[in-house]
Amino acid sequence: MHIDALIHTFRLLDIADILIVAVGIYYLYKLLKDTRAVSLLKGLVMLAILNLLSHLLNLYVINWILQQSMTVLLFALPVVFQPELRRALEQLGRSRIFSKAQNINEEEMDMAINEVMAAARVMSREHTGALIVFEREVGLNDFVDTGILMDAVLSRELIKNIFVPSTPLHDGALIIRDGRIRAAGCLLPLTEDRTLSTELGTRHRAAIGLSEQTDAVVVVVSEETGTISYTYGGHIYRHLPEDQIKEALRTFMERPRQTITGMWKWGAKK
Ligand SMILES: Nc1ncnc2c1ncn2[C@@H]1O[C@H](COP(=O)(O)OP(=O)(O)OP(=O)(O)O)[C@@H](O)[C@H]1O
Repeated sequence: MHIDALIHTFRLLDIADILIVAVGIYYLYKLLKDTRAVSLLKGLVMLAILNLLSHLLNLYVINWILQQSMTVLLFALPVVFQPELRRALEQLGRSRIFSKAQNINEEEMDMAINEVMAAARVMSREHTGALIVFEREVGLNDFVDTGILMDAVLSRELIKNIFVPSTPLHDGALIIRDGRIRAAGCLLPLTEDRTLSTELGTRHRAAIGLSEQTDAVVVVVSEETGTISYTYGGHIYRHLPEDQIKEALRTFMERPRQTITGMWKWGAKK
């Protein structure tokens, strides 16, 4: 009887409604996967189950305490999940509707990548530490503002010069926008990931931190080991051959649309 009524009142819009909610839950899961938010969510589910059990078994005091703690937790959630919420909003802002166009063609970007990698090669040999950020679709003005504005033509010589130890701009990151050096000496956010190897100091943690919060690609040269690594999407890619790093940079920078994961890829041309 109930099912009959349900079938008769079911509209096409209800399918869309269910699909949208399902897609929303799927992307929420993808967003929170591998973050500390998952453990918090598990804790919340446990609390909800205990709450239900205490209600069914008429355990009044326990039920009251659990309900009060659920209310407090609900208010605390935006504070605890601040980084994840920020990431979600930033991903939303990266949609095709809002994204900014790259003001540089593939050939110019290829030249920029070649210059960066040539400088990185020399700095790696000489054990000069460096942090080089390629801005993509998420604007990095917040970080540009923490450094010295340059707006200079990018060349391997200038990059090497910037990172010469004890010079005014060597501390911090260099940010590249549209194939030009936008700023140097910039402060990046450090990752809070506690699972990272203790070998990775603040330079590498800053590279990972920025890639967690934005879609930038960051090249890091280690002062200690001379290793060239890159970070993207909160992950660090280390001990790779140089041409593999170059290829990754080309993929990210010259074909940015194809590398944006998930939700916002649907409108891309095949
Ligand atoms: N938040 C930050 N933003 C930008 N640059 C930073 C930040 N924190 C540290 N750095 C840079 O990293 C340098 C310190 O690197 P540190 O030795 O701690 O890191 P590391 O990852 O072990 O790197 P290395 O392998 O080069 O020694 C600083 O002098 C500064 O240039």
